[in-house]
Amino acid sequence: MTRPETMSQALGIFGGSFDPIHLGHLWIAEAAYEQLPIDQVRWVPAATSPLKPFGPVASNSQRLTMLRLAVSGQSGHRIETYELDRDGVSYTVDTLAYLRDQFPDHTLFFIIGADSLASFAQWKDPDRLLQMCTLAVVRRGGMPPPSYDILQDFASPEKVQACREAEIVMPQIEISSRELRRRVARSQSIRFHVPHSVEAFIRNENLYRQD
Ligand SMILES: Nc1ncnc2c1ncn2[C@@H]1O[C@H](COP(=O)(O)OP(=O)(O)OP(=O)(O)O)[C@@H](O)[C@H]1O
Ligand SMILES: O=C(O)c1ccc[n+]([C@@H]2O[C@H](COP(=O)([O-])O)[C@@H](O)[C@H]2O)c1
Repeated sequence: MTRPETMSQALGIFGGSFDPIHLGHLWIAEAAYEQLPIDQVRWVPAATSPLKPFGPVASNSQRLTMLRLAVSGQSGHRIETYELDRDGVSYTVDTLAYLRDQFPDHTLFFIIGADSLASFAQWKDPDRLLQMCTLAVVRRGGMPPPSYDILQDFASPEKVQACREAEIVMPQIEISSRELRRRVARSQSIRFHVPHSVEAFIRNENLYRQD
């Protein structure tokens, strides 16, 4: 689909560990692309997510390769390596400041699952973060519906309302990277949970196995 030239300029930013990328992530990004007034989804793999201090299992380069296998060449989707290039702990507020400088005329939406929203009070500089973006939240299987009240301490009622209105609606997909890593470790199949190319990469690299 060609998007109208007159559409306001806006970016969807989808951060995550992607250890590995799975079909839940892909559904979320595509639903965001369809439902938000954005011209692109920027996938931002984290080096180390702040609330996952032990870091990812797969290396930066392996997670980037899996992302590329899954989304490279797909219209409307781009991978942003800013956090991997900086390495260390990836704070979203820093990434948003960088992207705001790169795209000063764009509105920024930061895409997260309901579990990430539930931890939002522990994020770095939540008030500054909400000055730079609107959160677009997606419900997560096994989690209660998103509770936006958590944002009230950090943003105006108008911004909280904008986040509510940006909620991404899609069927709940109960897949998590953690469960996929467990399945691989137990030699169970993940073939319908990730794209074939990603499944093959995990197998060839011996990723997530315990032996
Ligand atoms: N199945 C899903 N439904 C809704 N949101 C999801 C789903 N999977 C991931 N997300 C959201 O996508 C973002 C990136 O997720 P991440 O890469 O950490 O994957 P994950 O499956 O949550 O990983 P892990 O199981 O290792 O914690 C987070 O905001 C997370 O809440
Ligand atoms: O900036 C923070 O303090 C912060 C705290 C927790 C998570 N995040 C970001 O939220 C995204 C999803 O995180 P995760 O842990 O589910 O991979 C990812 O981009 C993280 O960098 C960011």
